Amino acid sequence: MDLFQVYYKVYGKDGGQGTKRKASPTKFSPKKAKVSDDVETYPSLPTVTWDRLQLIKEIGAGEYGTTSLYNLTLENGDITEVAVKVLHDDTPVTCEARVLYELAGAGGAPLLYGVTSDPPAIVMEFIHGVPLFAVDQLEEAYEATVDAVYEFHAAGFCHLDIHPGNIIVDTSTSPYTAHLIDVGGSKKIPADTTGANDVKEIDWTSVSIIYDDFNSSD
Ligand SMILES: Nc1ncnc2c1ncn2[C@@H]1O[C@H](COP(=O)(O)OP(=O)(O)OP(=O)(O)O)[C@@H](O)[C@H]1O
Repeated sequence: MDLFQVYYKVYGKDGGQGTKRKASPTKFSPKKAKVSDDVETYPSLPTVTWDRLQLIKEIGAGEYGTTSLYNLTLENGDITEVAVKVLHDDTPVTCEARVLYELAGAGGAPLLYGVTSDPPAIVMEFIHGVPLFAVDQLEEAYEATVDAVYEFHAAGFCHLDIHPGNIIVDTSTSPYTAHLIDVGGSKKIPADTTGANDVKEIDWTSVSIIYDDFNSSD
């Protein structure tokens, strides 16, 4: 029995209750980071203005957007590192931002500080760690990933784009902590049991493929 099957057996197909883990230790809650409310553009989402953001460096560009490391000046004058994702082609940032807002750190997802306008971008917690494929202790990283997926589901969302590049592992904690990032394709889990199981199954299939890939590359 491999690790994935062990978790499947222990927690069951529908997932355990999944205790919501605290997101990365940070003294700033998203509420505290709120800078202003632009209720017309982004109802109920916190907003951040560009004058409070200072570019440090670009981190990487993906299919849907470019993510960079910035310093964000908070209302109290403190400065914190954030990841800022500008989506390509004027894709609205509100869907991904809303998922982050509702997850509130579940599954290790980055906390949302807010959204900007002109240009629109998502300002979120910068996750310190390494991509899953760069971790030494793979078994421990898998366990952390499985825990993160259970938490994500318990918060009412399925990720739907789980692959090694979307899992950042914080190896400074014991055991490791996995963070699921890139929630642009995530969806709310349907209320009916069959629909819920179907979408969760998509995530678990991705997790098992990752597990098999790494085992076969040994
Ligand atoms: N909150 C974050 N904290 C730290 N690094 C992040 C964060 N969000 C994204 N990154 C990193 O930024 C880089 C780009 O990520 P991004 O999500 O923009 O695109 P991608 O995952 O490469 O591709 P795609 O958007 O096509 O799925 C990746 O290396 C990713 O690990």
